[in-house]
This record gives sequence, C-alpha cells and structure tokens, in this order.
Amino acid sequence: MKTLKIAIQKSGRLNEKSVELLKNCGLNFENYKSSLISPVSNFPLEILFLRDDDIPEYVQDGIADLGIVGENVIQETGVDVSYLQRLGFGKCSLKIAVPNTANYQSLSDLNGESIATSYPNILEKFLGENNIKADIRTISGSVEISPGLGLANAIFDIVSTGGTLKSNGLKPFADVMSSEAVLIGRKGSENEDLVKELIQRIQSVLRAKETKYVVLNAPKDNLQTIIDLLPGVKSPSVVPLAEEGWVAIHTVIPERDFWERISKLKEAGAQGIVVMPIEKIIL
Ligand SMILES: Nc1ncnc2c1ncn2[C@@H]1O[C@H](COP(=O)(O)OP(=O)(O)OP(=O)(O)O)[C@@H](O)[C@H]1O
Ligand SMILES: O=P(O)(O)OC[C@H]1O[C@H](OP(=O)(O)OP(=O)(O)O)[C@H](O)[C@@H]1O
Ligand SMILES: [Mg+2]
Repeated sequence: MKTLKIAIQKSGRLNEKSVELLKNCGLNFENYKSSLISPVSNFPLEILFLRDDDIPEYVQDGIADLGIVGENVIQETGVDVSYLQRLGFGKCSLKIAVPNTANYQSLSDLNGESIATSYPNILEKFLGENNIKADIRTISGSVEISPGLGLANAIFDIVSTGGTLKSNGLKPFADVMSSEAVLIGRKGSENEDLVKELIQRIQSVLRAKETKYVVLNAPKDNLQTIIDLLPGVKSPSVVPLAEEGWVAIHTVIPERDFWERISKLKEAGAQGIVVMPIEKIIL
C-alpha cells in the first residue's frame, strides 16, 4: 500500500497548530526533534518537517503529496497545486506600511519610492495591478526595521495584531491580501482514497472546533419556540425528564453566535444549560 507524505513547518508560527490538527485526526507520530521525517504508526503517512518556504514546491513536484502552509507563501512561490482545505489558523494580513510621520495620501504616492519586503512577487503583482512603479528591496526578515535604518521608505509584510508595526513607528497604509494556513495537495492527489480519508478526518476535527454540544432543560409548553432557536446537526434530540412538563434537549450550536443563542434560549425558558466541547463531527 502507498504511504503518503505530508510536509509541515519544522518550527515557527504554524508548527504547533499543524501538529495539533494531525494529532486530533488520531494520527500517532513523534513531533520534530532531530529527525526531519516522522512515520505515523497508525496510518500510511509520513510527516516531513520543513522550512515553510519550501513546502509549496515540494508538493508541486510530488516529493510530498500534501502540505500545510500559509496562503501567502503559496502565492509568493507561484506554484500550481490544489487547495484542499482552509484550516482556520495562521490568520494574518499582508500590508504595505509606512512611517507614522509619512504623509502619503493615495497609492500613487508610492511611485518612485522604495519598499522593503520578503514577499517581492506578491508586492510586484499588486503594484503592477495598480500601475505603481516602486523600487522593491527584497530582504529575508526583520522587514519592519528597514524604514528606521533608511533602507526603504515603506515596507510590505505580515501584520496580525499590528504590534510589530507599532513598536517600529509604522502605520498600515494598504491592505494587499489576507492569509491563513491551508492544506494543499499535488495536482490530482484529491482523487486518491488515502488523501480523501485524511481530508475527511481533518474536516471532522474542524467542524467540531466550530461547534459546541449543548444539553438543556426546557418546559414542554415552550418546546417549539426553543427548538426553533436551535440549529442542530439534523434536528435536536428531545428526551423526557422525570419531572412532569419538562424535557431535556441535546443539540449542537455553532461557536460564532453561541452567546446570542444562549441568551435567547434562557429568555424562552431554557434552564440548566450544559455546554461541552466536541472532538469530532463525522457527517
Ligand atoms: N503574526 C502572525 N500571526 C499569524 N500568522 C502569522 C504571523 N506571522 C506569520 N504568520 C503565518 O505563519 C507563517 C509562518 O510564519 P513564520 O514566522 O513561522 O515563518 P518563517 O519565519 O518564514 O518560518 P520558516 O523558518 O519555516 O521559514 C507565515 O507564512 C504566515 O502565513
Ligand atoms: O502584527 P504582529 O502581531 O506584530 O505580527 C506581525 C509579525 O509576525 C511575524 O513575525 P514573527 O514574529 O513570526 O517573527 P519572524 O519575523 O522571525 O518570522 C511577521 O513577520 C511580522 O513581523
Ligand atoms: Mg519561511
């Protein structure tokens, strides 16, 4: 039987979440220590631990079947791979930022200016689309420091909380793209049974993360109103309680509007609401 290979980041922002996701899929393996390849003991899969910049090309060239990497790195390397699943972590934006003291009004003010970045290809495309001619200075890291050192007038880099910009006296000027970690595959790999199986496992873990399991007591008089407030996987389970006139309802609620729903349920007479995390949801 074929053994799949999945490439994940060796260390850095995406490593921990990538390992956690694969472990939550029930895969047993050792995290990166010194070996750059780790076999999975209970699935025909090997984990390759790489620098994130190399992952898209490994997948495109078929050295790895799958990879977990930021969309920014995929765009920058310009590879031809299949996007299989957005993973909901490593969320960030890529922005042009300028010194707090700069007085740029519109994008065209960047004409003739210099911009330091580790993402020259994404920046070049963006500037081209906006008919801006600027001098792109490619550096491999600590980009935010470059205007202060007189190396460039502006920067183009990853922004998440904005803390790094702030502590380097910079302010955001233009949003270029947003990014998150994604599962990519070699073109055509999505048709392979093992890849499909792994994607299903990943999706069941992601679905579970977005939802909570809720058990609550409801007065029978108001049962329909309460049920109407519940989205449920199909429809909620309703179980009679020993106390006359009351039932227990078991259901699944999306995390995003969780508190809003809970307060509406309480208003409708729900009591004893117990909320539990879900490990996996298999449809
Ligand atoms: N501050 C942040 N918040 C959220 N996501 C981020 C942040 N910084 C980076 N990322 C995402 O995580 C990815 C990896 O970031 P990291 O800083 O670990 O990269 P790196 O230093 O290039 O690592 P490597 O050593 O593997 O080359 C980025 O490409 C981006 O998609
Ligand atoms: O908006 P913020 O929340 O401050 O995050 C943005 C910073 O995070 C990343 O660097 P990281 O801290 O991963 O260090 P690195 O430059 O060594 O990759 C990125 O390169 C930015 O510098
Ligand atoms: Mg890198």
